[in-house]
Amino acid sequence: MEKFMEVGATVIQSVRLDEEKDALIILDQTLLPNEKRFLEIKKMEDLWEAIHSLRVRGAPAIGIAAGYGAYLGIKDSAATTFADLYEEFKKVRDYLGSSRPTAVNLFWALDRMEARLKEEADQSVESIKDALKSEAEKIRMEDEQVCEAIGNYALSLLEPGWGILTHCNAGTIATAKYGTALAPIYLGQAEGYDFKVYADETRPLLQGARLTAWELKEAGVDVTLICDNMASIVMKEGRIQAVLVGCDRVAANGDAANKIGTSGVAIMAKHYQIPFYVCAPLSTIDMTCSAGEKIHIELRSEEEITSKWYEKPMAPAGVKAYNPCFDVTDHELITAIITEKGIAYPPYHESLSTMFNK
Ligand SMILES: CSC[C@@H](O)[C@@H](O)C(=O)COP(=O)(O)O
Repeated sequence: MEKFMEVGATVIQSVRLDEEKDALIILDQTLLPNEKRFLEIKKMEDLWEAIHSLRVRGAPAIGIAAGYGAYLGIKDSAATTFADLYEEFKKVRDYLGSSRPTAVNLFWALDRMEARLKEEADQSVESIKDALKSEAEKIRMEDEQVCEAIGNYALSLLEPGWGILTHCNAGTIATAKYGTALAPIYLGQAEGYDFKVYADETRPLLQGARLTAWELKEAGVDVTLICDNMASIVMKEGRIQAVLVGCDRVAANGDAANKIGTSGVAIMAKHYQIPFYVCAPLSTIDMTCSAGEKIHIELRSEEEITSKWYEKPMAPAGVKAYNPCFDVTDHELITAIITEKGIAYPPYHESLSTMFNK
């Protein structure tokens, strides 16, 4: 943790519970890099909207928000029995679970909250509520340790001075701290690794330009922004020695869903013989999903392609647009999947299963 502070990184909690205000405090990531504004969220409708609109985003941060949301959703319940409280919890669970479909952390966190609620079935309603609050806090605190462990494993694969390409934002604001794909960058910086990071802008919502470039620059990391279609040239020019990305759901065979454009980067990395690493907490690995084609890919509004972020529309009025938010990188393109329990190599079904038993 100190290492992270030493490098001057933006130690910013993108999601936290404010007990005095009885609210979830969320950094509105849609306003970055121009404005650092925190939202106070008390109503489930507002949390649903914040997840859906990507005010809070990135698989682990969505999971953390959902954990707190499950608590806030029942905190003021007038239920006097476990059964009544559970009925209310199920409504909150289903509602929050409908906010985005791809990142499995959302469902993982809600399932974990539900399991805790059931464990406490013979306790009073008030102590069940307390237990849910502490479970949500545990999810957030564990994520910090998980990200640090991923960062250390990933760092063991990298050499000082390397050029690293990343896509979307899998950094500190997408998690409790450190990020997944950006964790080795921060940890390496403290050790003098002097990485040169290339951040794909990541159309259409520009998480690479708005968020990754912002948080790395704030931390004093050498970061260069490129358009998505420049990844090939920087690889060909020998500027990239490794690709590091996060993910939203990894299937049991190692296929990994991440922000749209990731699979194209993996195809290019294979062409240029550059290692392609996916950083994945176990909470993002879905062993119940056998292969990538089973992963639900979120479709978002056409307006995100045609006009969002621009003063004037960037496309003719009424043109059709297709806006899948994620794509699936075939496991054959992935050099290794880096988890908090170690580095998984192909065949992934076997190596990922081992991670769960450590
Ligand atoms: C550690 S975050 C990993 C992924 O969630 C991230 O790479 C990503 O694809 C996020 O998509 P987003 O649509 O911004 O939530």
